[in-house]
Amino acid sequence: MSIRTRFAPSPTGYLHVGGARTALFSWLYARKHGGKFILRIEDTDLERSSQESVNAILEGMTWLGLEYDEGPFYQTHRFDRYKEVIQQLLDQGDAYYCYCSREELDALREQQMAAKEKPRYNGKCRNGIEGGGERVVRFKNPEQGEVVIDDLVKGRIVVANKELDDLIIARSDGTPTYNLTVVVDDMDMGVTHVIRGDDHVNNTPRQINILKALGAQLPVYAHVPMILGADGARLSKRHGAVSVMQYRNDGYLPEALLNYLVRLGWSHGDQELFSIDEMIALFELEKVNVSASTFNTEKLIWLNHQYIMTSDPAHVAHHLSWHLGERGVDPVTGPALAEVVKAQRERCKTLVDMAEESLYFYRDFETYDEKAVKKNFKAGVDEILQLLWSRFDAIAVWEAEALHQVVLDSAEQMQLNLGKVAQPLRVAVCGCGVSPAIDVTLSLLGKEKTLDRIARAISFIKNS
Ligand SMILES: Nc1ncnc2c1ncn2[C@@H]1O[C@H](COP(=O)(O)OP(=O)(O)OP(=O)(O)O)[C@@H](O)[C@H]1O
Repeated sequence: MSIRTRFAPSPTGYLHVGGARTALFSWLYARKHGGKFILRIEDTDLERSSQESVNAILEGMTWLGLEYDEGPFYQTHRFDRYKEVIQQLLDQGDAYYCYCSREELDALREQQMAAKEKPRYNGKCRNGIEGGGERVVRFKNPEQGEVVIDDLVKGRIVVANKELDDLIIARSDGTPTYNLTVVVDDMDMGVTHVIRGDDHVNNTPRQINILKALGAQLPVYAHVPMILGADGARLSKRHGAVSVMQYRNDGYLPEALLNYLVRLGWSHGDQELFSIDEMIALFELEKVNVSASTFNTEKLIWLNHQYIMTSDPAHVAHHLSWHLGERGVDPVTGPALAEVVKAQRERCKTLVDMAEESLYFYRDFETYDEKAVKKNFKAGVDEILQLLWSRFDAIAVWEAEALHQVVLDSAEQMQLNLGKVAQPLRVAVCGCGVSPAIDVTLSLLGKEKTLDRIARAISFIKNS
């Protein structure tokens, strides 16, 4: 059997980390088994759905690299098919028209609540009452027996049919309801494994009964736990969730976020770092936690730093270039980005830090950092800088080793310790007191920018 999984978000906002992790599990399962991963947009809530949200979800999935093999399929394009299935259920006696009015149903509910009973439809129209006025279609849920779900994450779940009432599958205007559309889609799309958040677990017995009535092959279910916000409530678009794209904006690599997400609900021994290929090879739904987890930014930052340090610098550079672009910098105007990544990766935990702290390689800074000036641009420092300028000017091959030697020789000549020379030089060329090793910084900056900036610092000191 070829495995087919799906991710089925409602386009009522962006993709957040809760949805993204559920999508990741579904994607990993399909990839691991050489199956297909389907994207289905559940856009039947016309008031809350928007094309903008669809685009935001697609953008999030693309950035994370969760590429889908089929879709996106839109439920709003499938209304004829849902109507057809509703009619089929009516024709075969597995559904019926219900004429009960809202007032009648409200009264029933109140009665049941007063009697401390679980509110449920009493099946009044189940046996074919002819009525007038508005009518909905209800599914005729079996009254006997039970539904058994062997959930790959939660284990066996058994629900007695008498606990389930006859749910509405078509509203009075004929539009299908959520459980009906999901069932028809999972059936038509040949979904073999429904991997979704456990906020849907209560829908599952009802969906199974409809699938059985339609004679469909039942999928395997895996209800994965929720990701909670700091307040302990489930992250949702309507409640505190941050868009996946915000993590890009905040300087995370997509694979670091994926690694964080996969570990948030799943483990493989005590391994923390997983390449995408390892995730695919090792992922097992049976090892997914049952309990919910809370997002922890500190661990994500740690992981991000690991990825920044160990990934191919060219790959990190590709993502860094987006951040520089956001800051109005075109990386072709300076040193090769991959070399900047190599120089900065030990120090920078996010690409935002790396971009901010690499701007001076690409454009002249407007002001010096005040504290750095106070500490390093004292009277007489212009002479040190002047000496450095002359020595650098004389260098024919601009490379780190020779530059390092110049700084050493100058310190010796001025009878100063190295820091007293290197640090003013750093402030002169970077505008601040922090950068990679000074020889690496200068070699990346190039001769022209180095000399210009030293000259500029000399006049700044003289004029202060
Ligand atoms: N906090 C969460 N943790 C894990 N999975 C989640 C979370 N929120 C949603 N999901 C799962 O993501 C998938 C898509 O969900 P959906 O688009 O309905 O997101 P949502 O944030 O719950 O939306 P809404 O704000 O409309 O409730 C579903 O399988 C759902 O169970």
